[in-house]
Amino acid sequence: MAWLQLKARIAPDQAELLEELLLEEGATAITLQDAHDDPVFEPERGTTPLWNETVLTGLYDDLEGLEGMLERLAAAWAETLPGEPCPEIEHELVADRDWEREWMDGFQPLRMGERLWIVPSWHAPPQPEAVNLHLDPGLAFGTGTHPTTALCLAWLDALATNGDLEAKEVLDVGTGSGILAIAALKLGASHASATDIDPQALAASRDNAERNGIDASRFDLCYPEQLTHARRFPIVMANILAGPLIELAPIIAGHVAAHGHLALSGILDGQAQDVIDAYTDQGLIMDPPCRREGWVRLTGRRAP
Ligand SMILES: C[S@@+](CC[C@H](N)C(=O)[O-])C[C@H]1O[C@@H](n2cnc3c(N)ncnc32)[C@H](O)[C@@H]1O
Repeated sequence: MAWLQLKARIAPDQAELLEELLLEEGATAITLQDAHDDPVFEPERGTTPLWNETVLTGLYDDLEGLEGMLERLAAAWAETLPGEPCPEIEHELVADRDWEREWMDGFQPLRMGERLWIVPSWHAPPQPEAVNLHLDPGLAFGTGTHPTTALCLAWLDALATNGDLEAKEVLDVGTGSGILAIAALKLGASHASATDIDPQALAASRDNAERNGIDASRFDLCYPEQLTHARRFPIVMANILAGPLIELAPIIAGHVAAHGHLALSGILDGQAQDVIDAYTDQGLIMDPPCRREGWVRLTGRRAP
C-alpha cells in the first residue's frame, strides 16, 4: 500500500495550527521533527526544550484528493491567520514500510567501556560472556546511544573495574529506561534505588529489570518525592538537564554519603561551571568535566 505524504517546514509556534488542519483533512499519522537536529535545550533555565524550525508531516491513505485538500488547507489557514502566508506544503507518494522494524534496526548492540554491552531486547548478545544489559526503552529515554547516557555508563564501568561498585547501593535520579541503575546492578552493585517524574519511565524500568533477571528486592523505583531525603548512598548519578541539576543540588548532593561518588550528566559544555559551583557549595569535591559531542559529565566525591 502507498501513502500520500504532505510535508511543511514551519515555525514551532504555528505547528499546532497546521497539525490541526492536517488532522481535519483526515491524516492517519502526524509527525513533528526538529528541522535541523539542533534543539535549544533550555532556552532559559528550567524551561522546556524547543527547536527553531519544525518539519511537520501528515500521512494519508486517500491518494486521490490532493488538489482539493491543498485548497481547503490554504483557505482554512487564511481564515485563522489572516495576512500570515500559508506555509509551502510539499507532497509525495511514499511506499508502505514497517516503521517499527526500521527503528529497531537502527538500535544495535553497543559496547560501553571494558565489560558492558547494551543489547536491544530483540538481539542476541555479540559477546555472551560480557556483562550484557538487555534493553527495550519503550517510550522512556535511555538506549545508551545518547552521549549523556554513554558518559555515565563509561563512568560506571570504570568504577566497577576499580572495585568501587562492588556490593554498593546506588541511587539513579531520572532513571528513564532504567539503563544506569540496571547497568550498576549488573556490574556488581548490591541494590539500586531509582526515581523518575514520568510514570512511563518507571514502568519501562521495571520491565527492563525483569528482562535482565534483576530480583525485585534489589531494585526500588519511585517518584522523587517518595524517596526519603535523609537516605545516603555511596554511589549517586543523575542524568537530567543542568537546570534541574542546579535546582535539586541540595537534595541530590544530600543523598551522597561520606566518601561517596557522584556523577551528573545532561549538561551542555557552557553550563558546566554553574553546575560545578552548585555542587561545590553543597560540600562536594568536583573533578574537571569529561566531554563528549558538546555534552559534559561531571563527577565528584564527598569528603569524609
Ligand atoms: C535524559 S533522561 C535520562 C535517562 C537515563 N537515566 C539515561 O541516562 O539515559 C532524564 C530522565 O529524567 C527524568 N526527570 C526529569 N526531571 C526529573 C526530576 N526532577 N526528578 C526525577 N526525574 C526527572 C525524565 O523524566 C527522564 O526520564
